[in-house]
Amino acid sequence: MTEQHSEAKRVAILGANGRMGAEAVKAVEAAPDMELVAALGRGDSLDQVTAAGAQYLVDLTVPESTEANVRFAVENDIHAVVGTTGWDAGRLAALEALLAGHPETGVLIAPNFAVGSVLASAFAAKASKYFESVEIIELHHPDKVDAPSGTAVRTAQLIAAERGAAGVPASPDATTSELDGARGCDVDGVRVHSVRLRGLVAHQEVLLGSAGEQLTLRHDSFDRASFMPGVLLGVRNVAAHPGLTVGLDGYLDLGF
Ligand SMILES: NC(=O)C1=CN([C@@H]2O[C@H](COP(=O)(O)OP(=O)(O)OC[C@H]3O[C@@H](n4cnc5c(N)ncnc54)[C@H](OP(=O)(O)O)[C@@H]3O)[C@@H](O)[C@H]2O)C=CC1
Ligand SMILES: O=C(O)C1=N[C@H](C(=O)O)C[C@H](O)C1
Repeated sequence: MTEQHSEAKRVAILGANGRMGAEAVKAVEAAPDMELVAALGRGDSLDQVTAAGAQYLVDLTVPESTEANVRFAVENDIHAVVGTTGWDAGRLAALEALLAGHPETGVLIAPNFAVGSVLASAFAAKASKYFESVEIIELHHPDKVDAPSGTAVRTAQLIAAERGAAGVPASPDATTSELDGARGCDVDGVRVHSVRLRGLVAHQEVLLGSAGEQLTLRHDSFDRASFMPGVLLGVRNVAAHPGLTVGLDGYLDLGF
C-alpha cells in the first residue's frame, strides 16, 4: 500500500487474492487519486474495512458472499463498486430497500467493467429490434463458477426490454425435440449459450439474424487489465450517483 495524498479516495478491496481482485489491487495502488487501505480475502473480518476508514469498497468475490459484503458497506455508509455476479432481481430489490435508508450512499453493480463490453451490449440491444432472431454466446475460462455469465444475463435483459418496448415477437424456433441444454438457457426469452474453454478469458457474441443477413457483435477481453479502467471509473463516480446503479453504462455518455 503506497503513501498517497491525504484527499485520496480510501479504497478497500474484497476478494483481493482472486484473479480480478489481484488486478484491482495493482490498479488502485497505481491510481494517483486513490489509496488502498484494506485488501481482504476469504475469512478476513469486514471490520477491517471500517477500521481502515475506507470510503469505497470494491467487491470482487463470489456470488455467495457479495450480498452480505455490500449490505455491510451500505450499513456503514461506504460506497460500493461491485463486479461480482449473482445479483438477481430479488437481491437488487433488497439492496434498493436498504439504500433508501442511506440516501447519500452509492452502489454500482457492474456486470462488466470493460468499456467495450458495455458498448457491445448496448449496441446489441439497440440493434435487436431490427432483427427477427437474436441469440447470445458467452465464452469464458473454465475456472468460472457461474453460468451463464452476468454479462450475458444483463445483455439478454437489455435486448428483451428493447424488443418488448418495440413489440418485436420472440425469436422464431421450431425445436420440438432436443437433448437437454442443446438450445442453451432462456433469459427473458433470449437464448444464451455458455462455452468454457482453457485459454479463454471473457468473450461474448450476440448473433442477430433476419432473412438473408446476420449481424454479429463480438467483444473480447484478452486480459483482466481490460476491466481496470472501469473499476477505477466506478470508484471515481459512485459517490456522485447515490442509490443503486446497475451497469457501468449508467456512468457513461453513450449518446442514446
Ligand atoms: N464485472 C466485471 O467486469 C468482472 C466480474 N467478474 C466477476 O467477479 C467475481 C470474481 O471473479 P474472479 O476474480 O475471476 O474469481 P476468483 O475466484 O479468482 O476470486 C474470488 C476471490 O474472492 C475470495 N472470496 C470469497 N469470499 C470472500 C469474502 N467473503 N471476502 C473476501 N474474499 C472472498 C476468494 O477466496 P478463495 O479463493 O479462498 O475462495 C477468491 O480469492 C466473479 O463473480 C466474476 O464473475 C470477473 C471478471 C470481470
Ligand atoms: O468470471 C469472469 O471471468 C467474468 N465474469 C463476469 C461475468 O460473469 O459476466 C464479467 C466477465 O465476463 C468476466
